[in-house]
Amino acid sequence: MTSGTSSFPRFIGNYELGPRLGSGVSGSTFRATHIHTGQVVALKLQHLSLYYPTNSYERAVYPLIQGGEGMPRLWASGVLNGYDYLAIDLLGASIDNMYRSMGKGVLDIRSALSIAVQMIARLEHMHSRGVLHRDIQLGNAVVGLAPNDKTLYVIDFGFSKKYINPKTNKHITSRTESDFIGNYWFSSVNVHCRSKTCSRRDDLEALALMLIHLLTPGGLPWTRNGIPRDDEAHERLKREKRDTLPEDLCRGLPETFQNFLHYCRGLKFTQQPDYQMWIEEFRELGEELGLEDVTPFLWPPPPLPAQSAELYSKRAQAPRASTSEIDNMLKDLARLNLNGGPAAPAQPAQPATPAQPAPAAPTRPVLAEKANNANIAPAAPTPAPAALSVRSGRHTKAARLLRLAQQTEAAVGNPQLAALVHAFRETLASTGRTLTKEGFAFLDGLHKQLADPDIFVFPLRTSQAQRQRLSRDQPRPREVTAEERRSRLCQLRTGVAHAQNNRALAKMVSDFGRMMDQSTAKRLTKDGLAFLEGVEERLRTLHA
Ligand SMILES: Nc1ncnc2c1ncn2[C@@H]1O[C@H](COP(=O)(O)OP(=O)(O)OP(=O)(O)O)[C@@H](O)[C@H]1O
Repeated sequence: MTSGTSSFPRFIGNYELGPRLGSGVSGSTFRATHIHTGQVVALKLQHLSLYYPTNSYERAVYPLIQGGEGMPRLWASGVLNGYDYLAIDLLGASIDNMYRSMGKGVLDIRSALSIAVQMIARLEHMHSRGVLHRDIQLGNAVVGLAPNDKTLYVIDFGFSKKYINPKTNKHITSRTESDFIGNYWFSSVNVHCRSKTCSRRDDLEALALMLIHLLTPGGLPWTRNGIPRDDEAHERLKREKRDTLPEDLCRGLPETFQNFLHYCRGLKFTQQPDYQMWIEEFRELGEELGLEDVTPFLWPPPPLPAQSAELYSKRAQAPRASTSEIDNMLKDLARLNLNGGPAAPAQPAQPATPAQPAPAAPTRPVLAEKANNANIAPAAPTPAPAALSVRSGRHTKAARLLRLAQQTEAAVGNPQLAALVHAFRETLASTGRTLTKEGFAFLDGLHKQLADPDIFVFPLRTSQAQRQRLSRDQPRPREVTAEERRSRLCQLRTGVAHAQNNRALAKMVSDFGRMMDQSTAKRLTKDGLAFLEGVEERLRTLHA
């Protein structure tokens, strides 16, 4: 007996097959009902003759991840009538379906933030159980059915793998892989273009790329020609993925996305990502945009409040300013008459990141056909709408901060410094809380004034050139985790009210600046802003 619509049987054990929910390379998934209990499930079927029998892998993965939020429950599995079957929770539409149904070729920021927050949490759970997903993509993130319709679930563990060796209890080792396992669009540069072994960092990078794709009109550049049909097209795709700078990918988006991608790419093979820090970063970005808790996934997306849309375009970062643009800007500022004070030291413009090294020898993508779900119809590339207004917004922020830095160097007395700290907080609150290099220049000026205006103090921010030098000469300084940042900021914000003198305040400003320098997340949290408010208040009462 068959299910009517296909050559699949009508029954698998006690399950009666209903309509087909979807198909992939390795089989088909049906809505099915248990004939005794009436329970409705999703039944994933694979014929035993299949070339890629992923159900047998999934069967081994499900028990490891059970119990976490957004992890589908496995109700039954086995082999019957020549089919390998998995009976799992019936779930709703995938992000892919929803994104396509909008027909806009770009997702709203609230939905993207919600996906970020929930999917990072899903990966944290899987990784905490020693399992990598290895196929993060739009079709593998789905919403639950009511009452769980605000929760995102991860599906399709056919490529999943343990990264902790159960015998040695140690992290797997990195090597050059001969087969590519993953998907064309979102697999990380290291896995896809350099044939490196996948680890936790690569699941996160795939998520970062997926988010950037969703928010970019026309999608990621290498997705616009569709699935590569031959080796040459595949090599071209890999080259484009490898060579496109995060700055270019994230143009027109709030800086958090670029920072996240940089962070993922900066992780070491065995390093545990700071999941909570990034959940917090994306939640806070939502707050900054005036959105209420972005965690629940709401579909269809509620209309973005007008003020959020305006803030979004302000938060979106400008195209990278060229060296000459920055030089000119600094010269303009130097010409300004700022209480007759000296000009702030000009920060050299950041050189463009050098091109990545040549790719590893091309390998045949044995399982890359699984990327079918990632075959998003190419949309006409349209320029990011925010780009122009953003350019001036970003320069306004940079110019305002640099001006404040100059005024701080020229300030006389604590009341003036208090007013400048106030203006600094206000500027960050209205133009974006990310501490840019101009923000660090302000902290340098403040630190110097509080310590001793006549002595030289080292800049709080490590420049790109210093970073490169340091990484050649000595091991990278350890990242400050979200937890450490929270507890140190807590100490600073409570301690600031008791600072005995300007030198004590200088020490706190320096601690604060150095900690921000060592955090990948450069956006000031509420605690960070509260600390600055504390500095301002203390300066009003403290006589230098
Ligand atoms: N639990 C579920 N509830 C509802 N629909 C589901 C469920 N699991 C899978 N589907 C649907 O079936 C499709 C295929 O499922 P899945 O991705 O698990 O199979 P696959 O053969 O591994 O696919 P692919 O080759 O595309 O990775 C999904 O895109 C989705 O539309």
